[in-house]
Amino acid sequence: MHPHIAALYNSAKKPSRLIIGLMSGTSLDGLDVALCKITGAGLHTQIEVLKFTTVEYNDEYKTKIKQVFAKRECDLEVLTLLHPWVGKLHGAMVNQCLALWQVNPADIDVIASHGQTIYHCPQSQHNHHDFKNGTLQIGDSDQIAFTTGITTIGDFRQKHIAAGGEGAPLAVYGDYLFFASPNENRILLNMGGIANLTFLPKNGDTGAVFSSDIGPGNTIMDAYVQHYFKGLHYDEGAKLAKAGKVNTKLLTALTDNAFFKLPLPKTTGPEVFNLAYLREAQMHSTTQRLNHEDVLATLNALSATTIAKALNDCAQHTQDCVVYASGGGIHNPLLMEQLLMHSPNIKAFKNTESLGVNPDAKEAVLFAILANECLAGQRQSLNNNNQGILDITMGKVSFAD
Ligand SMILES: Nc1ncnc2c1ncn2[C@@H]1O[C@H](COP(=O)(O)OP(=O)(O)OP(=O)(O)O)[C@@H](O)[C@H]1O
Ligand SMILES: CC(=O)N[C@H]1[C@@H]2OC[C@@H](O2)[C@@H](O)[C@@H]1O[C@H](C)C(=O)O
Repeated sequence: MHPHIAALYNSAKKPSRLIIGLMSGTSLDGLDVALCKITGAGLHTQIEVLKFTTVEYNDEYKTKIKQVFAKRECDLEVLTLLHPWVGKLHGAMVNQCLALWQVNPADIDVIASHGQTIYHCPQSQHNHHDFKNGTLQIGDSDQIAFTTGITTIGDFRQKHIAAGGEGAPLAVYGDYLFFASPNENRILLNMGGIANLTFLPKNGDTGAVFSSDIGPGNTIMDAYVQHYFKGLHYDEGAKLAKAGKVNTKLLTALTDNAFFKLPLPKTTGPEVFNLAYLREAQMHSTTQRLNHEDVLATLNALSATTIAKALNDCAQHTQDCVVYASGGGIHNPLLMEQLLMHSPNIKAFKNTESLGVNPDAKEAVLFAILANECLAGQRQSLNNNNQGILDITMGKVSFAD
């Protein structure tokens, strides 16, 4: 047997594994690195997040990625070069974290790498009738494995695409295995660049579990701030949005988008929710002359009202639904305030900290869970194929040499 296969086999047999989850989201703020001790697998999964940090991206990374990010046309040479470059950088960032945490790389079973989404392209969003769904994450796992010396499992979304899904949201798998409760109806809400949710009924009815993207979380607000306020990455503390007034004409025009009319489950990205979409809505509503603060207040309201609608729709047939939020949006006080105001069907708002997972680490932890399932899972089926929750094992294995 090849020693790498033997090592993987031994990892799979262990009662618990050390897995580093890596997530680089659509916000391009940094690489989330979560060192997790995962015990068991399937519905018996237990997780201890031993260390977590976000290694911030410098301007060079952001500028390089933005050359191709969510762009219908780009320089293929640049894209080809970015794939190994991002992988090597992510590997170096893991090495940096391990050194800082004084953790021996030899003690890590595997790294679980999401990669950097460059383009997301479900059928509902493209006009190529001869193609189905597609999604592209770069940051080659071979580079991460080679740079760190640690076996790396990556490219999780492609199996979902191969099985007929949209490649997202994948959070539902980890949400179900780790956050479902027999005593409480739960909605796991993540507000990153794009917002998504997972509904977990307490009755254990896996057929009722579902997950979907909702629409913009922070992505358009971030794009707007980065474009008009040089040097700023986002509207910290919603200071700018709080100084503005919501413009209802613009809000209505923004809400009048085909994505919001699609039935659940559905997925999207900054390919749709970007400054071009905002400009078009401003043209339709003749609100081109609004000041920046009013635009940001309106974008904030767009995220809050569309997320609240999705939560209310989800909870309307269910008693006592509790929302557990995560992602950078929870740090936006105006978004949270508006969300609460518009969500009458929700019994309580908490964040995933109360379930033992740092809300900023949640997505990185979810990919660690997927890698754990790839290694040691027992094919825990949700039997819910019609909701895009496919019965598959995700992840591709890259060895260190
Ligand atoms: N203090 C704060 N005030 C306002 N907004 C904040 C604050 N902290 C974080 N955010 C928002 O959260 C964003 C980062 O969120 P997060 O890291 O969850 O996104 P992501 O993982 O990249 O996205 P996705 O889940 O869509 O891939 C920031 O770009 C910003 O918009
Ligand atoms: C293609 C892609 O990267 N999608 C992300 C993005 O960020 C949030 C939302 O859009 C979600 O669908 C997904 O990530 C999470 C981790 C998921 O798959 O569940």
